[in-house]
Amino acid sequence: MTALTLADGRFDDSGHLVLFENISRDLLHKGYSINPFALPLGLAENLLEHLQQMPEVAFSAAGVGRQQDYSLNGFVRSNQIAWIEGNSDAGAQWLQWVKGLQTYLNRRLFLGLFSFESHFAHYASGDFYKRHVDAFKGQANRVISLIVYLNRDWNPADGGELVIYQDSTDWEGIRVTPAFGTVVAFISEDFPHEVLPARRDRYSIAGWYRLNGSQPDRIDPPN
Ligand SMILES: O=C(O)CCC(=O)C(=O)O
Ligand SMILES: [Fe+2]
Repeated sequence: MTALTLADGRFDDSGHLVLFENISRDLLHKGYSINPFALPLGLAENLLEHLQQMPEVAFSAAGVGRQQDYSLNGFVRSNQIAWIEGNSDAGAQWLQWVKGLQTYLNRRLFLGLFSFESHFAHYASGDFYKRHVDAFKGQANRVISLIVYLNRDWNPADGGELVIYQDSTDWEGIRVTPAFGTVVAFISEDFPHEVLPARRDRYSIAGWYRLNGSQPDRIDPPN
């Protein structure tokens, strides 16, 4: 068998996906994982092609907060999103890949990840998402955040970096270029992060693995 490179996402000699193992190990040791050019190329290309064909009306202004306190707050974030339901070929292929990673993380890290939700995101020039956390301690059923980028030829001058902060006292952070095929994962409640203003159209998918938060009187996730 030929050895796997991170870029093409095939199996290595031990039968494990190197990327999935890399993400697992990083999550375990650091809590976050940054993998340039790591998304299988065919998948990344299909997602970008699909995105380019989506009509503008498929996107709506992104909200902030959960359920009751959901609000449209242009001061915190200004991008547009479209939830991925898996009814397109590219969307279905994405959800299948995501499921593979979910299974791997559950086996390797005993995380008990139960479901996944994700959306395409479009940041037009000038759009941003200020420093935030994706889940709040205690009430967190978003466990792992997963982001992939679909921007070819991204230049430093294009801005739009993701900045991941180690904790609430870190104001320096680690900058991630939103370049085509880069895969980022982090523990949702542990890492404040932000998207710096983009200076050209910036496309990504943001998603979250969740625990099963269902109770007898409340099915989770809510629709
Ligand atoms: O697109 C990114 O780099 C991050 C997006 C994000 O933080 C979010 O959607 O919660
Ligand atoms: Fe976020």
